[in-house]
Amino acid sequence: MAVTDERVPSLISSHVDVIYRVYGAKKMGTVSGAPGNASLKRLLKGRGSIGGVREVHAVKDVSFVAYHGESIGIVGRNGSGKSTLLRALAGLIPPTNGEIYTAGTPALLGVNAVLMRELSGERNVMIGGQALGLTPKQVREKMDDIVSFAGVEDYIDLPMKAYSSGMAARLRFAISTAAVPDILMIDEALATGDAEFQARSRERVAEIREAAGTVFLVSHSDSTVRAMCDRALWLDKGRLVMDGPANEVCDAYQAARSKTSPKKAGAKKPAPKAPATKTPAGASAPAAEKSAATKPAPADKPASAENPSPAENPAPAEKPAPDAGTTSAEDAPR
Ligand SMILES: Nc1ncnc2c1ncn2[C@@H]1O[C@H](COP(=O)(O)OP(=O)(O)OP(=O)(O)O)[C@@H](O)[C@H]1O
Repeated sequence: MAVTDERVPSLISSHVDVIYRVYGAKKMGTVSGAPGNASLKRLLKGRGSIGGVREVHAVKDVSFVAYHGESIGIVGRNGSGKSTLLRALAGLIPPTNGEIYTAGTPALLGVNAVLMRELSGERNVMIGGQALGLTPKQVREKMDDIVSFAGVEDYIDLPMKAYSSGMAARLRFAISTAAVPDILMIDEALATGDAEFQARSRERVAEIREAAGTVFLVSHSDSTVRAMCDRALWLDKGRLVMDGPANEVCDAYQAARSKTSPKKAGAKKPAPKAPATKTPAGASAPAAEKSAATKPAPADKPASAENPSPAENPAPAEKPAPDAGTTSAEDAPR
């Protein structure tokens, strides 16, 4: 088949699974009861383990291709695997199965991103900027922009522990976007900040996209995803159930939510279109596949990028849990 898709892939996720192993997940006895004490004694004597191993299958067989210039929202219920997927895409968690290829360096901006509380805002800008690959000189040149974007001019010499959570979030956003990363990953960070800051954040995200970067945005806010993303991925129990234009995916997700929980979803929309028939998961992969085939993935891992599509590389059957059982993302403990 002729290759017609001229878009350039920036990230390929091919059959990605992430399984967390939680140690000591089995209850070994009560606090005061004999079984618990016996277990602890055995553990001290080096003759026992602290319990079973429970597996949480947080992301299941997720395949898609992202392109330069796209802004992709990731939506789904609590515990559906959004943050885990984002962290895997950012290279912070190795996938248990599958492959992730990126053309560029991802920068993850999360609400939990660590800035050093004891250090001043300025020191954190220096450290964060260099962590993103800027030289100290480049960070110093950008310092004024970063500080004024975050609106923390009066606090920049104070330790970060003196910042409100909103101020810290704004500074984190300003640092993370100062380097105009190839791939920017944002986890809920835009939920903080006032309307004016959110508007500026949107402009900054638009700039990154215009510079042909790719933006991923995990958000519980439907309106944020609709406003900032042209495409969305909907995860449910770790699986990609829909991949398509942001408005369509958000409509289907909201409709599904209002079906299961009308009050929470607060949606007054008509009955949903079935997502699977509308835009099935991985629907973008064939097109992406063509592109990926013509535009080689990063040099270090060329082979597998040739076959990122579920269609050509069917997902392996769900693996049974080897020991204490695999928990799906939905029924896992939070
Ligand atoms: N470090 C971890 N160890 C074990 N299980 C984890 C860990 N982090 C997440 N999980 C589990 O993985 C599943 C997916 O969690 P994740 O945080 O990725 O979902 P999410 O969609 O981002 O949720 P939320 O919307 O509530 O932030 C959940 O069942 C969660 O309990």
